Amino acid sequence: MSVYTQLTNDQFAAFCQRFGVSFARAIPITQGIKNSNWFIQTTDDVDGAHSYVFTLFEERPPEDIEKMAVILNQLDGKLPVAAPLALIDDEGLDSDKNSDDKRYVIHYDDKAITLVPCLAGSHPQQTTQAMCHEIGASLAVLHETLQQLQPAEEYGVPLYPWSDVRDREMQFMPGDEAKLMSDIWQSYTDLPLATLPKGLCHLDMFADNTLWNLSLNNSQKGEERLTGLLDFTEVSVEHYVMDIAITINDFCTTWGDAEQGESVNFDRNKMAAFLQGYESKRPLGNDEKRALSVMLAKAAVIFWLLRLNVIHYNRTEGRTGDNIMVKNPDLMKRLAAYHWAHVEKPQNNTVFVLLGNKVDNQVVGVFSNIMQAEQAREKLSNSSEFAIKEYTLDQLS
Ligand SMILES: Nc1ncnc2c1ncn2[C@@H]1O[C@H](COP(=O)(O)OP(=O)(O)OP(=O)(O)O)[C@@H](O)[C@H]1O
Ligand SMILES: N[C@@H](CCO)C(=O)O
Repeated sequence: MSVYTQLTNDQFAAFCQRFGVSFARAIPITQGIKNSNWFIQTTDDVDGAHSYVFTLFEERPPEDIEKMAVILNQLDGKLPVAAPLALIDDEGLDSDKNSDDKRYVIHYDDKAITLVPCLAGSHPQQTTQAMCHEIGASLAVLHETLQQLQPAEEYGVPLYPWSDVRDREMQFMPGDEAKLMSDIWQSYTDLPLATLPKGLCHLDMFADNTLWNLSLNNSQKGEERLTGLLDFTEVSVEHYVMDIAITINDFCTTWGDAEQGESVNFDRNKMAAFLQGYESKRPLGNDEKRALSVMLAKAAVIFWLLRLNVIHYNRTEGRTGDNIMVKNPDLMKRLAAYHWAHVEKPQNNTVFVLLGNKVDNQVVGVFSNIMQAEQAREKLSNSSEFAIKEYTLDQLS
């Protein structure tokens, strides 16, 4: 379980009071690795029920959590999210602020505290194709809905400097692992990143950040329904296809534990179901579809680094003990290797030539990979009149 900061019952009662909630009991939450979380029973709750979740954000500064509260309120009603309660007192409310400007965050020792409704449902141990379809559609709704918040950069938190973590961690890796990481990174950098659509993204939509009505009855009938999307602390402006890759990586993979040899089984049928769900709400562009295989590998690399980074910080900050949960970086490394094996690699001795069919096969351009050639063709107004042919260098000489 991850509870890094201890609070007394008196403190819980005083904080809850500021949200208009009458505190009875706090129960530490066992999942989660970033923040301290408790279920809150109120004096009105009966039979062990708990109405709220109390979170003390250990890493993100309070300004970031204020932005997250706006994002959650924007999504409320469109997706099953837990929007933070507004403070009922006006302590700290700037006198020049409009009275409609609600505040959702308590500042405690430079950390943020929120109180949100407790959503029903449970975390899936395994996913089905139907669930992948539903989470795909929900992610597309999230991308579309958050386009209303502009300029997007003002609502997202800064992206974590993963290249710094890469440089630190690569020094300690075996050569083959470091090569895998740098090859994937290079291939990502070679993508036409400037043209891929961007916007506010969740960036951590793992199955353990979602809740579902998974009663035996529902599961048997294939009627699992999404009841909660959680953990919006990473929302940032990113390429939508990166968010898609992050979500696919967890929802479409069966992760084996130590007894199962830490196997990593990626299911391409689940991925097809996910993409079908996503495209039912937001069709993907051709450039996004082409970028997906590299993005899947890059997304796995980011979570490989994220998990190494958690271990690094736990060590440097002396966080030890049974109440600290760490996820296995090696599983993400294996997934990165799997995806990398499926990425079409540019052949060093091959070029892709864009030819105008109607004008004596006139050469319009020569490209080192097919993605670049297809992109160039799409930019031509009469693109259907042009063909791409693959040649080895000796054929051209
Ligand atoms: N509104 C809610 N309703 C029900 N359960 C919740 C709610 N919010 C959080 N939880 C529970 O608390 C757990 C931890 O919450 P959360 O994922 O936000 O924490 P975290 O420390 O940021 O996690 P992680 O680092 O793993 O992403 C969730 O997995 C879920 O079980
Ligand atoms: N979803 C992350 C946890 C931190 O947000 C992981 O599986 O490593």
